[in-house]
Amino acid sequence: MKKLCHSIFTALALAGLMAGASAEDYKPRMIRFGYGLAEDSNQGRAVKFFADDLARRTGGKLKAKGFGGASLGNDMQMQNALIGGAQEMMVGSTATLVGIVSEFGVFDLPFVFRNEREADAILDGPFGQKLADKLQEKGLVGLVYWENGFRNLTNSKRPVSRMEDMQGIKLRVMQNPVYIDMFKGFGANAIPLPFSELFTALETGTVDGQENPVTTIQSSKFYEVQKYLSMTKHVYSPWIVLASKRWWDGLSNDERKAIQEAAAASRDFERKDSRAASAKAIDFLKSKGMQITVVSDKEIERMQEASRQAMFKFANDGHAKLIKDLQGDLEKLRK
Ligand SMILES: O=C(O)C(=O)C[C@H](O)[C@H](O)CO
Repeated sequence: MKKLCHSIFTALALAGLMAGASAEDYKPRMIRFGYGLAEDSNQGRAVKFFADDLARRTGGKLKAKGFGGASLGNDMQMQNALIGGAQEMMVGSTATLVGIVSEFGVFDLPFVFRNEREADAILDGPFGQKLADKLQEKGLVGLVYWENGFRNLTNSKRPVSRMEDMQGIKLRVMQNPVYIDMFKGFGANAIPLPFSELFTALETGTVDGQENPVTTIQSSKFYEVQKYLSMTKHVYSPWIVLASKRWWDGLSNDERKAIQEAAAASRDFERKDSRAASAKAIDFLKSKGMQITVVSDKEIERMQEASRQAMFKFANDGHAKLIKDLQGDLEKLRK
């Protein structure tokens, strides 16, 4: 008797739960979620986490499918697909958004963030939100920021411990004026290229080097075509999870709420996963034969000095107040 009551009670509870999930206004939807890195990367793992979390929240109604390796196009192509409503979601670099919202270039300025804690506070705070909100009028919805990480320099020519060692190195940079100015300021020959073309460009020698976080150097197998890694940590790079505004405006409030909650959960997962992977990556890259150079604090100071030109240019391009606001928020954090 007791057993029968228990199973009736459980069934009722389950029905209640299902009724709960189905009470919400979720329609069966397929979400194409594009990204540029490999499936086995911090980006790919977080997209899978998001998809599983969203399915759980919506009783399997909202199904997100990850498309990695730039299979839906490079970051800029995917941004345009979202704006046109031909794709629902993506994650990509804020650096490739400067053609749409130039203010995002502030996150590309060198040596701004001292650590991940500062980056999280600024990105998840009013400053990061203010920039994300500017995407709405451009047809994009900025949901959350994930961590790409602190960028370091690799090349196939020589160890780089001083700026002078960059002389004449054909260095691939993102399609972004701050990066072009910064590396020209360091003495390198900066060549902007989409990420999706980078491995081949390194393999064929079209470029000699590139700069990315150690997690990307590992997941994109750059160690197969690059011998030297210099720990410059010259920029903290965020990723941003985006949705198509055209698609977003057609969703119910419940669906938007579920996607925002899954996005927030995926952010926390991604940062934790990314930092764990980053801590292990250097030993992995060493084991793959890469020669690691730790750049001295004195040299980092010289690089900071040399990159002021890029900062001034960005300020003169109408962003002086934006830089001041960011520096103000950082000072508050450092008190
Ligand atoms: O292009 C780079 O170097 C990047 O850091 C870009 C990102 O990783 C990009 O999102 C990959 O598509």
